[in-house]
Amino acid sequence: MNIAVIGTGYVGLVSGVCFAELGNRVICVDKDTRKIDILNSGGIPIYEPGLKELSEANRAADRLAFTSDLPGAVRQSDIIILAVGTPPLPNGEANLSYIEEAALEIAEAMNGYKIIVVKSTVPVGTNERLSDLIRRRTKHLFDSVSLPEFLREGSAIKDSLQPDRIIIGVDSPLAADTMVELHKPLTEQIVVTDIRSAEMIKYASNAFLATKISFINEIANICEKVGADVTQVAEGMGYDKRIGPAYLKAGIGYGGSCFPKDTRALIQIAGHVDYDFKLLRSVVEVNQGQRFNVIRKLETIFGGELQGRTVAVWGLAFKPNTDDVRDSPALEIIQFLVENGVKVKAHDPVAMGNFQALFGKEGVEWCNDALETAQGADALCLLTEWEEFADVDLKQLQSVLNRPILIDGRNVFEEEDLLGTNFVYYSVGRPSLNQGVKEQLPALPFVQNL
Ligand SMILES: NC(=O)c1ccc[n+]([C@@H]2O[C@H](COP(=O)([O-])OP(=O)(O)OC[C@H]3O[C@@H](n4cnc5c(N)ncnc54)[C@H](O)[C@@H]3O)[C@@H](O)[C@H]2O)c1
Ligand SMILES: O=c1ccn([C@@H]2O[C@H](COP(=O)(O)OP(=O)(O)O[C@H]3O[C@H](CO)[C@@H](O)[C@H](O)[C@H]3O)[C@@H](O)[C@H]2O)c(=O)[nH]1
Repeated sequence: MNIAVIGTGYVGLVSGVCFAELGNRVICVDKDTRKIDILNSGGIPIYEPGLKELSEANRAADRLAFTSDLPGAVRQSDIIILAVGTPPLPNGEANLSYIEEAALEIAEAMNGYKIIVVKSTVPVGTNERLSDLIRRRTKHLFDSVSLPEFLREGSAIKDSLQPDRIIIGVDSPLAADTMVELHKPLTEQIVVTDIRSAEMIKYASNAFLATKISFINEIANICEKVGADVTQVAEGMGYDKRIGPAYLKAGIGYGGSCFPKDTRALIQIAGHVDYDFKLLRSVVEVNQGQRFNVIRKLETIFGGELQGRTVAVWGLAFKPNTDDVRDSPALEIIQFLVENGVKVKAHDPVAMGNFQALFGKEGVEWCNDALETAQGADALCLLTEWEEFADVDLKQLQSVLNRPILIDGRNVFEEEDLLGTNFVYYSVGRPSLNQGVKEQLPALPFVQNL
C-alpha cells in the first residue's frame, strides 16, 4: 500500500519504518527539516534500539523515504497516517493545534479518495472534529480511522511488529477492510470498533497501567512501614492470571511523554461531561508524591539538611533504552535539589543532551560515566535502571563516594550486591535490604480506628 506518515517522531518514525518493513511504500513527513535532513543522510534523530538498521534496510529497498513536502506525500499516498504530537496544555488537556494544522494541510493537498488515520492519542470525539475540518476544505471523499498506538519507547520495534492487539476505530466498511489487510501480517488480534471507543481504549489502557503502577507504589510505601518486601508481594500477586505480573514494579513513579499526559487528559475528558474521575486523580497524586520519596530519604539521612551536600544522580531518561526525558522524574528531583542548595552531578548514557535542552546546562555538573558521577559525592541516587548502572561493582562505587549512601529508586540492587559493603542503602518497599539505617519497625497496633 502507499502510505504517508505525518510526524516523524517517536511514533511516526517507528510506525513508518515498520509499515515499510511489511512491504508497503512509505513516505515519512515532518515539518522539522532538521529531522528530515538527519534521516536523509542516514541518521536517526532519536535513540531507539534497532531502528537505524531497520530504517537503512527499507531505504535501501526503496520502500521508505523522508520529506518535509506534506502535499507531495499526500498526493502520492492512499493512506495518510497522522502521528504528530498532542502535548499537554497547562490545564492537562491535550493540545490539538498540531493535529488540526496537519489535518488542514492534508485537506488542501488531497487529489482523490484517501483513508485518513489518526495514530496520535486524541480525546474522544477528536476524529469526528478533524473530519469536519477536512470536509470543509476539500471536495474529495475520504474515510476516517482511529488507530491508537500502544508501542513503548525502548522496545518500540518489537511492540510494533509483534503487537498484543491492533485497535481499528472506523465507520466505513471499505476503510475497515483496508486497515485489517494492512495489519494482518502483524497479529490475529485485530479489534474493529466504532471511532469513539477506539479513542477511549487508548486512554483507558494508559490510565489502567498507570493505576497499576501507583497501586504497587502505595503497597511499597506500606511495605516499608510494616516490614514486607514489595518485590515478593508483586511476584506473588502477579501469578494470579487475573492480575498478571506486568506494571507492578515499584519505583519513583511513572514518567514519560504518555502516562503523565494521558492520565491528566482523561481526567479532563471526564470533567467535560461532568464526571469526576476520583480514582485517576488519586493515581496522579500518588505518582507525584512517589518522585519525592527520593528527596525524603535523602533528608532523613542528612538530618533534614541538604544545603551544601553533593548528590550524584544516575539516570535522566524516564526509563532505560530511550533518550526521551519528557516528564522524567529526574527533572523534578534535580530541580528540587538544585533549588535547595545541593551540588548535583549527573550522568545518563544517552539522554544527557535532551535533558540539558529542557533543564538548561547550568546548575549541574555533567559527567561522562557512572563512577565519575559518583566521585566525591555525599550520596548517590539511581533514578533510571540503565544496565550500565546495574553492572557497577558496589565495592568500587563505595571507594569513590565521599560517603557511601545509595538511594536506589528502581530496586536495581539485591542483597548479594551489597555484601561486603557498608552502604547506607535505601530502595523502594524493601525494608529488609535497608542497610545502615535499620529502623525499628513499630509494633503493629491490634485494632485501628481509621
Ligand atoms: N512516544 C510514545 O511512546 C507514544 C506511544 C503511543 C502514542 N503516542 C502518541 O503519538 C503522538 C506522537 O507522539 P511522539 O512521541 O511521536 O511525538 P514527537 O514529538 O516525538 O513527534 C511528533 C512530530 O510531529 C511533527 N509535526 C508536528 N506538526 C506537524 C505537521 N503539521 N506536519 C508535519 N510534522 C509535524 C513534529 O515536528 C514532531 O517531529 C502523540 O499523540 C502521543 O501521545 C506516543
Ligand atoms: O512496572 C512498572 C512499569 C513502568 N514503570 C514506569 O512507567 C513509565 C512508562 O513506562 P513504559 O510503559 O514502559 O513506557 P512508555 O514508552 O511511556 O509506554 C507507555 O505509554 C505509551 C504512550 O501512550 C503507550 O503506547 C505504551 O503502551 C505505554 O506502556 C516509566 O517511567 C517506567 O519507569 C514503572 O514505574 N513500573
